[in-house]
Amino acid sequence: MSGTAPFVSLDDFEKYAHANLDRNALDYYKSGAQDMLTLRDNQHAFDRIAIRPRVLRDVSSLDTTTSILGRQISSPVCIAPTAMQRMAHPEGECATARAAHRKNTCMILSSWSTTSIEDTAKSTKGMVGEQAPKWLQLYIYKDRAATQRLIERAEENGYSAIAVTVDTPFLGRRLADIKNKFRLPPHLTMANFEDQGKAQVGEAAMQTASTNASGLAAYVASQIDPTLSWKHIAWVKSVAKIPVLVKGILTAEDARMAVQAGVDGIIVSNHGGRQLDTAPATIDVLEEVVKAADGKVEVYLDGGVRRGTDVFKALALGAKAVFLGRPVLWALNYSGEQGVVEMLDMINEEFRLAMALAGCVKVSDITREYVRYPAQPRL
Ligand SMILES: Cc1cc2nc3c(=O)[nH]c(=O)nc-3n(C[C@H](O)[C@H](O)[C@H](O)COP(=O)(O)O)c2cc1C
Ligand SMILES: CCCCC(=O)C(=O)O
Repeated sequence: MSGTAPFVSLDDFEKYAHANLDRNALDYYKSGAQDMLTLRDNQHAFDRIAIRPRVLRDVSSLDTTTSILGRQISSPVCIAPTAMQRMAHPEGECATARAAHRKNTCMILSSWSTTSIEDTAKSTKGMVGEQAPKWLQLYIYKDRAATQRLIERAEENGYSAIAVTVDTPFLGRRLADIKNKFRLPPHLTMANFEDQGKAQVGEAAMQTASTNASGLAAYVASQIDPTLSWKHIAWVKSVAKIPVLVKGILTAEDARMAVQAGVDGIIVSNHGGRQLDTAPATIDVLEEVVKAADGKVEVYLDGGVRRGTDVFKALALGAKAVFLGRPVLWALNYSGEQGVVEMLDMINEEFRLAMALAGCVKVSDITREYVRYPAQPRL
């Protein structure tokens, strides 16, 4: 750690980035939709759950390894897709990918990344050890051929799953981005779409935003297909040779439909509180989704995970793994690849300690009896 006092929690990475990023990027990264109630509740909901520790269990030897979609990873803490990482650090998505590789954990690349699918894949070639799993997050674009091409490019470049984001037929209303008229800085591009020309998808498209919208909201409205429905999931399944997950499920009803649609996994997510404000905190709906999935597919969670005890609680309520969004951006901004490694080390160390103090020596020991969960979740 550099600086005066050492970083002691993920909050310290956030504080660093808050002091260091410019307003356009900081507001985009940190904001939730509207009054940001869901954003806040994602974290607070973890605080309402107590861990029921068991003692006298010989916790001298701990094992945090687990698997997702059959691939072994070193811990159940993975990296969620966040767009435009080069605003946080010049090496952006490449730094994140290398950090994920070093920690042998899964990284999901946003399809709206500032580094292409190919360059992100290349950035971990030649690194020691087996390739850590990379998944591609997919939006379904109006341009179906371009969407299909993204899937093919992911497959050609060794990505092992596609996570289709299903909670964004339109962009949530993020007030600060509207005020700032958010736009991608001119030296960056939406790297997966460069062949389509900047005018359509890059900074120029954002500049055309009306005064009532952030550049991003206008951009999303121009690119994303709002007719999105379950038949599009069937279409993705029909063209993809690798597993397909849905990201953005919050109810038992939709979890059952996802299983019926034949998906390979479900990510319980409210998009980090950035889409529908007053949607429930993800940890509050995890259990109903897990029950509805009925062991047929793996269920993961993102949203508000900031501490090792949060990871423990999500696993106790049935998540196979959790994904971090904003903490990765803060850590990137702090010091690129090394920052992300340090941030992951910190939460993994906290998770190990939570396991030890709760009396669990391996991930599969963490079961429902280890948490006391309040009957009535509230916003
Ligand atoms: C700045 C930012 C950009 C994001 N970009 C994407 C994206 O491109 N695709 C996507 O599916 N989700 C995106 N998300 C949502 C994350 O994948 C994830 O659901 C969320 O950040 C998890 O919450 P957390 O930030 O509290 O960890 C983004 C989130 C943030 C904060
Ligand atoms: C055009 C990027 C949208 C990315 C996104 O998902 C978000 O900002 O939450």
